[in-house]
Amino acid sequence: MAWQAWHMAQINPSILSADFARLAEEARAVEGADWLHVDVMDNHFVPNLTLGVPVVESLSRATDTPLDCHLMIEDPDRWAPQYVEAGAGSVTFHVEAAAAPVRLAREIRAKGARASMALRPATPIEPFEDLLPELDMLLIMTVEPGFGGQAFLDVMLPKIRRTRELISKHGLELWLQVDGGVSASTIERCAEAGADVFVAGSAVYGADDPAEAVRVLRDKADRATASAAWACGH
Ligand SMILES: O=C(CO)[C@H](O)[C@H](O)COP(=O)(O)O
Repeated sequence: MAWQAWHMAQINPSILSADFARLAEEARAVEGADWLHVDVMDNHFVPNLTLGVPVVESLSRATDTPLDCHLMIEDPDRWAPQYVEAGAGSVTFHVEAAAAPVRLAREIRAKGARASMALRPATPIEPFEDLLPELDMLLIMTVEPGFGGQAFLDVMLPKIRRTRELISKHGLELWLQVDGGVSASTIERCAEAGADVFVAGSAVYGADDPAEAVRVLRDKADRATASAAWACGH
């Protein structure tokens, strides 16, 4: 498990749990986080509606934290490139919604952003093993996408483990992100299973001190990763 030696946990606060009337201020409240996670929902792919390209453009000017845009939308093949142009440093599309995931990942990369693909809880990783080299990150949803504040789905832990094994088997430097119900009481299990990028909405923005919540989560994930590596003898 060589990956564990050179990875440090990344914590990406999700602005879905922030106050949308004060987005710039809320973005700055978590400076020190690795990325700002921006949930784009279209009320079709998921039953909720959030924000779009103009808000991402404004956010990218309002914070130095790079933007990690998670597109929970239909037709990402059409829209994802526009989020790169709007300033996103990483763009995640759902494999269930993409018509041509390889072409789309290549287009995102060619435009200069990290390309990432997301799986809903019921979508297995195995059919997409051959796509992994086309990606910079894979996102495993640990709740049904659409809303913040849901309970973490423990049943996703084996999928996280299997995905980490596939990444190791192919020798890829692919980040493995988890999103949904990630908190101080669940992050260690995710890290032990092999996740290295953690989206946290309510656990960060629901805290009295969001920046401190980021530090606590990162510390817990790093310790869990280190002890999992130790247990494996690496
Ligand atoms: O993608 C999402 C929901 O679809 C959110 O990023 C996620 O739910 C974060 O919220 P919380 O950490 O409160 O679960």
